[in-house]
Amino acid sequence: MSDLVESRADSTLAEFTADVCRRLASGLLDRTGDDLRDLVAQEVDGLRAALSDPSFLDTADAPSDPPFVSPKGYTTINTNPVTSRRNPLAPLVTIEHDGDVVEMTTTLSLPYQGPRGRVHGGYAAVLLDHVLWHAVRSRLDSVSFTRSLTITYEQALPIGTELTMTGRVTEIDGRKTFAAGEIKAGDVVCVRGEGLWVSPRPRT
Ligand SMILES: CCCCCCCC/C=C\CCCCCCCC(=O)SCCNC(=O)CCNC(=O)[C@H](O)C(C)(C)COP(=O)(O)OP(=O)(O)OC[C@H]1O[C@@H](n2cnc3c(N)ncnc32)[C@H](O)[C@@H]1OP(=O)(O)O
Repeated sequence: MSDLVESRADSTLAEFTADVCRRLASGLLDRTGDDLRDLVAQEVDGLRAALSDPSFLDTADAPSDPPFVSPKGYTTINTNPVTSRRNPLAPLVTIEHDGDVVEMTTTLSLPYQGPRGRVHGGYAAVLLDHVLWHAVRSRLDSVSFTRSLTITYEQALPIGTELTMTGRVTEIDGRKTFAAGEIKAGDVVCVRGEGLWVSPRPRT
């Protein structure tokens, strides 16, 4: 990462706005009538205050995803739908590398619900794809793309409970990298995933 392309205050405002969108997205699904109106009014007031008085956000955390100019000279915004704090579709996640193992945590709210109380299976696959991609990326110099991903749903994956995703590389064979991992709720393995990541053929 090199030069930033907007002020810290503007990046903070953008991430605050994304947080507002996340709270509204949840509120729209678990509130009705006056409760929903109260939430909307509160969030709109917060946005107005943040826009009119920049000191309103002085105590906010440092922005985690400020746009930057890449080494190749492009203005870059992290658009990632799992990790970007600036993308309201992304839940808030932590990612840590511990040797060859990548661990990611998050708690999913109602916008990610499939069956009542359970995470939508497709979103569980998104989380595993992402954590496994990080495990693969940490072992390679080159970019790689998910070629296949097999998901096994063993137990219900709960909404509103902290989830831990882990991923590790199991084999590297030329352009092919195999990885496997799981999602746990507490000590219970709820979802397993394994897949293949392939680096594009070098240009000849
Ligand atoms: C400074 C750097 C900082 C980095 C960090 C920045 C932070 C940014 C954060 C985040 C960024 C992104 C986060 C992403 C996260 C999730 C990843 C995704 O969502 S990826 C998108 C979805 N996937 C695609 O769009 C791929 C679509 N597919 C393709 O483009 C091609 O298929 C491609 C390039 C992957 C491979 O194509 P081919 O034509 O080169 O090769 P083929 O025919 O597929 O086969 C390759 C080998 O694999 C075997 N193979 C294929 N399928 C297999 C299978 N199911 N099992 C076993 N082998 C298989 C084949 O037999 C072949 O093997 P033999 O080379 O002959 O030995």
